[in-house]
Amino acid sequence: MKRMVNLDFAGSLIDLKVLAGDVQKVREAQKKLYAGTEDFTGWVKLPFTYDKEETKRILETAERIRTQCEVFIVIGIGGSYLGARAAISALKQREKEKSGKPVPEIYFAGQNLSGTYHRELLEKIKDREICLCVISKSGTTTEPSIAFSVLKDTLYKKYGKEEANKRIYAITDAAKGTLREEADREGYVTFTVPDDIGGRYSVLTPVGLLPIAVAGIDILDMLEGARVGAKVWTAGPWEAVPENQEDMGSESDITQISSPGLLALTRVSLLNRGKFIEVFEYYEPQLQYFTEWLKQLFGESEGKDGTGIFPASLQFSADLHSMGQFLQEGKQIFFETILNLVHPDKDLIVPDDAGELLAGKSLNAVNRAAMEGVMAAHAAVGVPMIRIDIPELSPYYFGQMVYFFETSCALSGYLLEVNPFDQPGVESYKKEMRRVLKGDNNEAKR
Ligand SMILES: O=P(O)(O)OC[C@H]1O[C@](O)(CO)[C@@H](O)[C@@H]1O
Repeated sequence: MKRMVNLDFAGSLIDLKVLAGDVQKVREAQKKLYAGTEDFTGWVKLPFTYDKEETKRILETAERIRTQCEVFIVIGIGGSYLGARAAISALKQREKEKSGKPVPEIYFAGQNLSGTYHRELLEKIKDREICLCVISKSGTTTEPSIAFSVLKDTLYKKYGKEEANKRIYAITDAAKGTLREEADREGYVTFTVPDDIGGRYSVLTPVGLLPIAVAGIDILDMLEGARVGAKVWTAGPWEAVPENQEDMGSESDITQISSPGLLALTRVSLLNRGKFIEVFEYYEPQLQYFTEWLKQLFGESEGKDGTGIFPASLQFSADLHSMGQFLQEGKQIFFETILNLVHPDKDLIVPDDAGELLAGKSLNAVNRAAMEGVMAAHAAVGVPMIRIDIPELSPYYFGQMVYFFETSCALSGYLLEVNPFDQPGVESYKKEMRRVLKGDNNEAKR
């Protein structure tokens, strides 16, 4: 078996033996999650149960889109955007170089309300062959709805309505919402967001898989990485009672908790010790959007009922030259979760004129020295650190990481006694925005 994404708690300052008293709580959380019967836990079994026919249709559609356009615009926000963006920015270039296949340029829209952003996008794409992929589970979210109407209008003007409709792909609810109604009426090619999977847990459904496949990234390998993760960590595919529930040995035996469960337990105990902020740190810029995805996953899942860990992200070594100061000497209300890519894809040798200390070294070795140096400096002032080793940045490990963090996040939600699958707080700003917009309309009428 290939190596797994691995956790190193050596710098967490939490003695795992001390957590032994909480083993039972994690067991209960695991039991609840792995049963797969709670609302919105469809993603737990997905790596085993996904619809093979639908995946085939995703691959065929992606192939067709690649021949149809030079520019593929993915419209969505939050969970209908970040997973695809994370995978595409981490893997597109690598997979393109491996396969040698041409893939369209991929742009994202509807993830903000900026007139400048969207006007500049229209300018960039105006003379290109375009396809759109609009993704919205509800079909009513303001940001993607506006971007879709703007871009659809561009397509109508460029191709006429009939041809434009053949270039629009929609991923939405099976039955409800205005996007579903429109897609059925206009005959767009559609895929469905499963009912039992919420936005931030939906990367491995058509929501993420179609755009990721268009980018030429191997989605079958991605699903396989998730499947192996699910098998090892949650004892799927649930043919028998998961081993974590039945063969757990002593009730305080910490070694019987899966790695996602251990991470959940460690994070929650850090929170209980006043570490309110988790800083996700990475040394490979390709991981930037993966940490954006993590921020939504943890922020929306845990941040409710007056609790939760505030997720932040920093890119090193760039941010060492700004936020590095705070981490070293600022108020100690945070812990660090380091995403350590063990084997980066490429490297180069530092030329001779870089000076004795650096000349002839591989750049990756210098990057590793930066990580080790930062960890030593932060350990010296008592910052808790958790290191997550990712063997390589491939579709397989991307799938495994997605599954790993989704599982860990759901478990920590249960440990914090919140519902990790809802996000009622997000509605408040929408209500206020509608109120402001109504005021604007009245103003305009006057
Ligand atoms: O897919 P939809 O319905 O457009 O929702 C997009 C995003 O909006 C939210 O509902 C709230 O921001 C997120 O949870 C979700 O990922």
